Amino acid sequence: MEGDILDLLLQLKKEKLTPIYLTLEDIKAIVMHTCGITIVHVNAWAIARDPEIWENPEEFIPERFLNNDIDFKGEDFELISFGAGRRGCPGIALGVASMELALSNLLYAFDWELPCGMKKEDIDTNVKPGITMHKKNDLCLIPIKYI
Ligand code: HEM
Repeated sequence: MEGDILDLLLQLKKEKLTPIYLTLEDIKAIVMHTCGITIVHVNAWAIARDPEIWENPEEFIPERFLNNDIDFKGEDFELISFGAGRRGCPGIALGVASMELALSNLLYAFDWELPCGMKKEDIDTNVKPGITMHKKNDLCLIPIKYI
């Protein structure tokens, strides 16, 4: 693995390409030595899609986290949504609380239905490329007032 990354970096250097744009699944981290500084780019995207860790990694299966010891708080390196270690996200509690508050309110106040003719298998969970995750195509649902 290390050898592969070094080869790749040499190739990139030769072609004057910037490694940060890589999204190759088999590259979990890129180590760059420049001007006496070592920069490590951890490819969290690839780690979260590693078939050696996750079953059907490309599938949207939120139930995979039920009865699973892997946690997102930075102790388990298989899932590093908030990073890990000293430079891990200091806003984790606020981030999680904000998400849970918004989601639980939406679930509490409405029943959600798919537009006519659409099945749950048709939901597109693809994301746009980038540092932060945005859905490629909007999720359109029908809220039915519950309260
Ligand atoms: C769901 C919401 C959020 C996610 C998924 C998230 C994710 C991340 C990730 C992956 C990192 C990089 C960690 C690393 O390099 O190891 C990070 C860093 C950081 N986050 Fe968040 N974050 C979220 C919310 C927040 C909030 C609400 C705040 C502040 C109120 C915040 C403040 C920061 C700061 C200041 C850093 C830089 C830490 C450093 O470099 O020492 N984040 N976050």
